[in-house]
Amino acid sequence: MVSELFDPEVWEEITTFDFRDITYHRALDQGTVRIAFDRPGVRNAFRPGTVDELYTALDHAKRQTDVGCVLLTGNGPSPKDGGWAFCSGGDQTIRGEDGYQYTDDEDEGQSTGRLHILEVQRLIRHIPKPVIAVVPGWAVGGGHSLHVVCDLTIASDEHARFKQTDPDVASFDGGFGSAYLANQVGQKKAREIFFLGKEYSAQDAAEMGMVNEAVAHEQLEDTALEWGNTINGKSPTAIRMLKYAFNLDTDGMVGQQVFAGEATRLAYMTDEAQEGRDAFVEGRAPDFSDVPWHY
Ligand SMILES: CC(C)(COP(=O)(O)OP(=O)(O)OC[C@H]1O[C@@H](n2cnc3c(N)ncnc32)[C@H](O)[C@@H]1OP(=O)(O)O)[C@@H](O)C(=O)NCCC(=O)NCCSC(=O)CCC(=O)c1ccccc1C(=O)O
Repeated sequence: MVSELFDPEVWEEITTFDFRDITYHRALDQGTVRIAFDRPGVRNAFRPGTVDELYTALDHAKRQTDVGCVLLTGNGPSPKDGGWAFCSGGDQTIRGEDGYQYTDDEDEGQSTGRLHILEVQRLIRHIPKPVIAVVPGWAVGGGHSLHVVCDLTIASDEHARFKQTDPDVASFDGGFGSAYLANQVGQKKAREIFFLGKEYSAQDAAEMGMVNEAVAHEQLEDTALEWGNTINGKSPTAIRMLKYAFNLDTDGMVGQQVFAGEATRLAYMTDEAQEGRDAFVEGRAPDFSDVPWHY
């Protein structure tokens, strides 16, 4: 069993990879993929190998031109105690002095500590399609930050719990996890979340504006798939440009670069751009005389 909420009738496994800490599936009848943390016994805490796998799956999803939506979730429940989790952040048992350490069984030949969940955050931010956090249980620490950085969050009414423990374990996400969170819930609430480390339900989180909807636990993945289907029915170009437009003001010059890059792609598709290219290749002056000065 992948997860108690997982319906094997609607997904097929993507077998290109040999993942250990995550599962990766594609919906049978729509362009949505499901990436899930698969360490339910430790509330889906991530270790460096988990982060590598997550990055690989997200990058693969990015490159699928017939995929319009990514669901990011956590498998469960825990075989130990039945608890549910989206993700409880970095695995504290393998945290070293300079970051999270690859363990022997990961056999990566890596000696230095990693903090590359931040690379995953940036990929979620830049992937040209919506990423939906599907939260069946705890979203804590770096796991909380991951839901914050996703485009949308849907959460289990019964089991989802949101909490920032970063300062308890002497960690601090000073990027999207805190600053972007403040955009979502306001400065006072964001500071409360980090400074007091209180626990919030899905309803609390929805009222605060960091969760889009709290739904019945049993309906969580069905609802997420419906959202995916809705997104897949929209214009891919419009959704991509909108995501980058929403990112622009918080991402500064990088946001401008990403948005402008997509604008360049659209411009490349015009006769005008092709005339510019052809003129260079043919060694003649470009003729833009038929191109209107749009207003
Ligand atoms: C998540 C809890 C609130 C759940 O509580 P509860 O339901 O009572 O379950 P427990 O009995 O506590 O846990 C069950 C089981 O899981 C193990 N476990 C849980 N979380 C972790 C974890 N993060 N690492 C390792 N193991 C974990 C727990 O030990 C139990 O094991 P047993 O063997 O069964 O006893 C609660 O568990 C909890 O508070 N967990 C810790 C949350 C936490 O502090 N996470 C780390 C925050 S820091 C972080 O995520 C770093 C992220 C990062 O990489 C980063 C990088 C660069 C800049 C910034 C950051 C950043 O901070 O984000």
